[in-house]
Amino acid sequence: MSTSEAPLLEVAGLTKHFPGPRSLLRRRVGAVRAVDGIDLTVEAGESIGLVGESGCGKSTTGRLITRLLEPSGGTIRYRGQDITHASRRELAPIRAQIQMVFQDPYSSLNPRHTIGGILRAPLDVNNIDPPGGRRERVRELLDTVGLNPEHYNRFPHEFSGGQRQRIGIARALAAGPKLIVADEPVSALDVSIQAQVINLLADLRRDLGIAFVFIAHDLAVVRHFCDRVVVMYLGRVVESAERGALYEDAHHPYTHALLSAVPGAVGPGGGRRERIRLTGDVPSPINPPSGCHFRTRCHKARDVCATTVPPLTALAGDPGHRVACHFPSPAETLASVRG
Ligand SMILES: Nc1ncnc2c1ncn2[C@@H]1O[C@H](COP(=O)(O)OP(=O)(O)OP(=O)(O)O)[C@@H](O)[C@H]1O
Repeated sequence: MSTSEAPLLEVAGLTKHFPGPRSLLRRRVGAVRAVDGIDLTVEAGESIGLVGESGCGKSTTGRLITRLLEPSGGTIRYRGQDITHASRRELAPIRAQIQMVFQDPYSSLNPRHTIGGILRAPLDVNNIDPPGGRRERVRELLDTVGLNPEHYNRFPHEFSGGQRQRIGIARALAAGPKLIVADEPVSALDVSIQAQVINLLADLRRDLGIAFVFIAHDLAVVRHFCDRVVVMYLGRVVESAERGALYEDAHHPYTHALLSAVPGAVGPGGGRRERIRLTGDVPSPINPPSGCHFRTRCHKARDVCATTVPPLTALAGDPGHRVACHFPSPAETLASVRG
């Protein structure tokens, strides 16, 4: 395949196993299977939502894609080029194109550097010489994210959380990215500020044609921002679909549970969605359940769920909608399955 026909990002069988905790004898016990073989494709300009409870491996996936972490297995291709284990030098031109916005706008900005210095760094590192000069470009970036360009010489502590996140977004934009991985970009912000930052990201996406991998546990935010949604559970993808299909016609019991937890959630028929309470936490990725990882919390679980991993399979009527469940069903059949 020529690189021009290839998707912007193509991830196949991606895994990340961290060393397990140390035992009393200081030996490493097992491995933390944070990401356990996921496939993901992002087309240019597309926005993918990556959702799931805390500990499902969303952030680790984001850090693998941006190559802040070294994958344990699988492949990552950027515009057809295999960057899975690319060296620092090989990655340098690509790093400018794949950027990350972090959750915490307090810890992600160096408090000793001015805003101007923070935003100039990506230009310096990538040897980018904009026509009007780097200083002018930084002023432009501040303007683009809705901040006063006169704030060039100020320090991060002089800004509010929302403003700092705007600075984090400006830093991600500085080198002209094609893909931004935004890891819970608004969850640390005051609720009143969240919509403003989401709207800024949506404007940037529309105006600059940047693709997004948007990591969130808030499905309402994802619905507003994303074209496609990928649901993760314990290191694996359990369902992925176009936004409309996922919100109106989810088939995986875990997705049903996540959707039913959204305040004011409306079911496919327009009525109130039946609340499905998930008991307990996500199991430890050191010793995940056999077969389907979700089975220990699933009201539909049968013997086969413990013995066989359900493959991620396309629905007959919608090849873009894939579900990993032995007993998938749309929401309206839930009541009969549960009864
Ligand atoms: N450096 C690390 N060493 C060991 N385990 C790790 C490391 N980083 C993450 N983990 C573990 O990997 C699992 C997945 O973590 P990850 O942060 O990717 O999940 P998440 O879905 O993004 O959750 P959250 O929303 O809480 O960030 C968790 O069990 C976490 O404790």
